[in-house]
Order: sequence, then structure tokens, then C-alpha cells
Amino acid sequence: MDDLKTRGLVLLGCGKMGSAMLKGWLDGGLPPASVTVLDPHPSDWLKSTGVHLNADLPENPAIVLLAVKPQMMGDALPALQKLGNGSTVFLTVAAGITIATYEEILGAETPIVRAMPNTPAAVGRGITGIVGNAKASKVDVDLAESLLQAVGLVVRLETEAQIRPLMAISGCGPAYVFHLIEVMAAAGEKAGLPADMALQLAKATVAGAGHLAEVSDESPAQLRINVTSPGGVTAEALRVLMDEENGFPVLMERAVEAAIERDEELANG
Ligand SMILES: NC(=O)C1=CN([C@@H]2O[C@H](COP(=O)(O)OP(=O)(O)OC[C@H]3O[C@@H](n4cnc5c(N)ncnc54)[C@H](O)[C@@H]3O)[C@@H](O)[C@H]2O)C=CC1
Ligand SMILES: O=C(O)[C@@H]1CCC=N1
Repeated sequence: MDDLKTRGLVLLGCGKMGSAMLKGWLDGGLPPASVTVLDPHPSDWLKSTGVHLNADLPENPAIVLLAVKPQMMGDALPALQKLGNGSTVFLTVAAGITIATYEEILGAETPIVRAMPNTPAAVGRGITGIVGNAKASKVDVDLAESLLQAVGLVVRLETEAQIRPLMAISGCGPAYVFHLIEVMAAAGEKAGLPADMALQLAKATVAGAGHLAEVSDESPAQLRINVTSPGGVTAEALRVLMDEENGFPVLMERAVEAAIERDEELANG
């Protein structure tokens, strides 16, 4: 991390994901002076951080983090081409775009780490899958890992192909969970609770259940059973949610398949 402070970090694209990660790093003590951000539409928060904004690039940054939309990568990446084929590690979080594509644009000698984070990184509770190319040394991948560990957990993938299903679970997953909160709150309101109370109940329940699932020695299935009194009320709700034809399992499977299909489309341009 000292190398990072001295040589600097460049962030290309500071929208929702870039900001989530940058916030985590700045909160964790990375000096704003070590960071250069390129983004044509900087947020007020970004302007307030004190990072170098849309300034000249450092000569030999330790890391370039690519966090623009996959559709914008083709336009944005050539500006960084001169840092390719050197010792700068390119860390990308974009869905869809393969390591081979980056190698074509930046040069085959470029160390590249492909990563798939998620937005809870903003509160230090993200989880990111990473995989390096042939040029990424152990030191390069360790650097990317320690940077990402500053904003949550990191899992190392065995193959690049694993990033696709990982994306559909943990990359997109926070959106599934936020939607669960939304629909639980709406159902609570429909059943007679004030809207703000229903939302508070839904948020606290998801956060509490998530924490319990994480720290408990019992499996999620057992934790579910622990809530479900035989002949009680949860069993009736679960009969609906666990329905083999229309319930959560089939819905989740279809949702994950849809995310994967879209990732394949993005990969094929
Ligand atoms: N939002 C999420 O939960 C996750 C997003 N990702 C990936 O992160 C990347 C960014 O996604 P979001 O942050 O959600 O998108 P976003 O739209 O919030 O952010 C993209 C940013 O790129 C900037 N930008 C556009 N053109 C640019 C250029 N030529 N040079 C520099 N910056 C430019 C935009 O002004 C914007 O601030 C995507 O590739 C996505 O696949 C990965 C995991 C999770
Ligand atoms: O929706 C997207 O394309 C990005 C990738 C994973 C989460 N958000």
C-alpha cells in the first residue's frame, strides 16, 4: 500500500461503483493527494474529497482502476494506453469485458486484474471476486487484493469464466436484496402498517437476518427452520415463497440467468 501512496492510483470513472470504492479507501486512510480521478461528470462529493480531478496522469501509477460502464470502455480506455505494457496494474470492475479485450487495447504485456465488486464496498462490507491475467504477478494480484480488502472481503477465482456467475450473485445481489426490502415494506403497508414503520421493519429485518446468517454456526436453511414454528404462520408464508413453480427458487434462477445472458451480450459487443 506504500507503493500505492507514492506512485498513485488513477480512477477512470467515478460513478456509483467507483465512488463506493474510493470512499472506502479514503475513509481507510489513502491520502487524496495519491489519487487522480478522470470523470467528465464529477459529483459534488467527489469534488469535495481533495483528489486530483481530471488532472494530468501520474507518470507510473501503481494502479489504474477502470470503473466506467462497459459500453464506454472503448472510448475511455485509449486515453490510458500509454500506461499499458509497463508496471502499472490495470484493475477493472466492468461487467462483460474480458481480459483478452483489455490486452488488445492496452498491450499483451500489461498486468491486468479483473474484479467484480459490489456497492456495500461503500461501508466496508463489499465482496469482490478477482482474477489476474498471465502478466499479473503474485505481487500485482496481492496489491489488487489488499486494495479491495480495504472495502470488504475478496475471493480469488480459479478461472476468468467464474466471474460471470459471481457477478450474477454478489455483483448484482445487493439490488436483489434492496428490492426485497422494497417489496417487504410495500406488503407491510398494504397489510395496514404506516409506510415509514413498514420500511424500518423491512430494513432492520434484512440487516439483522443477514448478520445472523453471517455469524451463526447454523446454515441458512436451519436458521429458516428456527423461525418456522410447525403449524404456525411462517410456514404458510413460506409455502407461497418456496413454491416449486412460482416461488423464490425459480424466480432467482431466472433472474440469475437473465443477468448472465446480458453479460454475454456485453462481452460480445
Ligand atoms: N453499480 C454496481 O453495483 C456495480 C458496477 N460494476 C461495474 O462498474 C462500472 C461502473 O458502473 P456504475 O458505477 O454503476 O456506473 P455509473 O454510470 O454510476 O458510473 C460511470 C461513471 O463513468 C463516468 N464516465 C463516462 N465516460 C467517461 C470517460 N470517457 N472517462 C471517464 N469517466 C467516464 C461517468 O461520468 C460516471 O460517473 C461498470 O463497468 C459496471 O459493470 C461492477 C460491480 C457492481
Ligand atoms: O448492472 C450492472 O451491469 C453492474 C454489474 C454488476 C452490478 N452492476
